[in-house]
Amino acid sequence: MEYTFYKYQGTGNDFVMIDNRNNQFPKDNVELIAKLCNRRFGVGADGLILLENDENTDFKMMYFNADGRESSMCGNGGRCIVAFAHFLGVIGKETIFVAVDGVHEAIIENDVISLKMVNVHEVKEKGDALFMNTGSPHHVQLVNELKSFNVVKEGARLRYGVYGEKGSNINFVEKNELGGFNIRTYERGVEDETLSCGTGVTAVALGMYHLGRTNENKVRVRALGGHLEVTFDVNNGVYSNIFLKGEAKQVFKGELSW
Ligand SMILES: N[C@@H](CCC[C@H](N)C(=O)O)C(=O)O
Repeated sequence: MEYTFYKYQGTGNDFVMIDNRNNQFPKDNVELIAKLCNRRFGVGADGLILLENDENTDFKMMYFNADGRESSMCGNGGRCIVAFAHFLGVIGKETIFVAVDGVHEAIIENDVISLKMVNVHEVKEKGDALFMNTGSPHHVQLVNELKSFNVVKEGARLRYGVYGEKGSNINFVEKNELGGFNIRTYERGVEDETLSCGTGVTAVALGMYHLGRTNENKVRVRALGGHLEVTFDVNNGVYSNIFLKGEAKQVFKGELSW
């Protein structure tokens, strides 16, 4: 079978993107999706995203991790699918779409996509770290010398050791010289460090505010793959109007065959 696919990246978090409005893609085939995401035997990506029809919003986003399994929300993938929907002519410069964690709004300005994230009702303190759900589960931990920190080793240890089989994404963070924060993330489902994680960047921005490491409700976060900006309102510990903003780009198009 042949299928046209596109590849998108948002601050280096990369995705195979497929228009599945005809519902032909075999989305239950975990091995196939994992193979497409494999960087040696497939296209290579951190995840695969399907754009599907939805009755109540502009489109539906389905997200699969590189292990081939459907997962929780992907913030960078959400920004990329908005660019893809615009490219396909499904939407104009503004949209409302549905993903696994609910309805999202987004605005496009050239290659920059602002994506509204779900509200965050609770930031839990877990020893010297934080845990919250920004659409996906995130552990946030301040470290020294982030550049040389062993993200894969420590991320895997916490992901399985503290959070069990279901797991969590694990973010390590330090303040940077620009007044923002640097982040490195170990992603569950990829089981490796990725160049950026949008729900992780969101968790770091809210977490640093929660800890009083910033008093601003506009936080710049530098991932290995580029900068993102998070803005939000906060009321009685509940974070709302959370927007994740940054570039999302189509990088190539091809034909899949299997
Ligand atoms: N890269 C993503 C997060 C994708 C989901 C995550 N791997 C999980 O399974 O929780 C992002 O940009 O948010």
